[in-house]
Amino acid sequence: MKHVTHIKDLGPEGVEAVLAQAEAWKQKAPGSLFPGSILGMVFFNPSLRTRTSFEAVMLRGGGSAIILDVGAGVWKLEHREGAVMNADRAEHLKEAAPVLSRFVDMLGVRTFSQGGGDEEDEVDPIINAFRKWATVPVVSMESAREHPCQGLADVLTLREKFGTTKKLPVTLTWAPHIKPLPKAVPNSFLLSAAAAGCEVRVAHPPGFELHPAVRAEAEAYAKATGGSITYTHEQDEALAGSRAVYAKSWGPTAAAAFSPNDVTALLASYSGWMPTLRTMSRAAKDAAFLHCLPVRRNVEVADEVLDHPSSRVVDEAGNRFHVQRSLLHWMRSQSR
Ligand SMILES: NCCC[C@H](NC(=O)CCC(=O)O)C(=O)O
Ligand SMILES: NC(=O)OP(=O)(O)O
Repeated sequence: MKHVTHIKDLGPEGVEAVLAQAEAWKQKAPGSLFPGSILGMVFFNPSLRTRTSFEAVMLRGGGSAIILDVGAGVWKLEHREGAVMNADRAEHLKEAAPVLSRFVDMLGVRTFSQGGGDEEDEVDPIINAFRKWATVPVVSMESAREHPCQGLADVLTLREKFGTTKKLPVTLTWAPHIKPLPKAVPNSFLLSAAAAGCEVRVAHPPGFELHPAVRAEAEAYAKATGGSITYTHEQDEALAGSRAVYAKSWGPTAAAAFSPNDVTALLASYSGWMPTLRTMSRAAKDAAFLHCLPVRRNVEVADEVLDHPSSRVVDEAGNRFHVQRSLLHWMRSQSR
């Protein structure tokens, strides 16, 4: 049984296989890939793209999807072993995951960071509880540590524009927000771009470092694929010569050390990091702009960037369908 909840479940070879199949099927659609199969989708957090793209993959492949919103028509779920369940969580994943596995062929799970800090996100407790107790393959729809399907769609988008991602200079830049957001998306872009051999430059203000374990993993992929990774606190330095600018907001490294008011003030103090056309002018002439969406216009990214022809954000979201169709098929082939 093959779970894919983190890029390490694929490795650079798996990333390559899934992307190659996604590209091929984008050119020539396959026949019915999932006839009679059911994907169960468990959402602890909201979604527009992930929800519709996974369901579309199943419906267009001749299968179907059952969507559960935890806490909205479905019992709130406990994942901690040994928990005394005397609060609002009525059901434990020890039962819920194997029970759901009786009804569906695969399980997708979306569960953001619980806000317990980067160390807890590293452990990724909820998605790993599904891995432990489900008896069907589990696919991540974004968890605390990673959003692998987003990373795959990001790389496919780069590949389509530039032909290859080998040694492609790309900048992952931190962007401002009104609240501290999870690090799953920046982690996944870093890991996927490194696994695809990109020259990744990461720019963020001091205090927004990504977890050392994520950085070490990305470094290992870059080493294996001929890519490279550099980190800077100067956005302009990263942008010079970049062929793509990937903007994403994320919270401070030691989020737990700040009061909510302090975090808001800290985020506001870096409003100059919002990408504008001036930001894009520092990158290569043909640079593409990427963002996972949803994006808060004129807080995280200026209208003039999102509305500019260089913006690939809608194509990037559209590629979620293509990488997920390929990924679910790959997982099934690995499980047999
Ligand atoms: N799945 C894509 C991004 C999801 C999430 N964004 C958000 O929660 C945005 C919420 C807001 O803007 O209020 C994140 O950053 O990981
Ligand atoms: N990018 C992404 O995962 O979007 P949703 O949160 O809308 O699914």
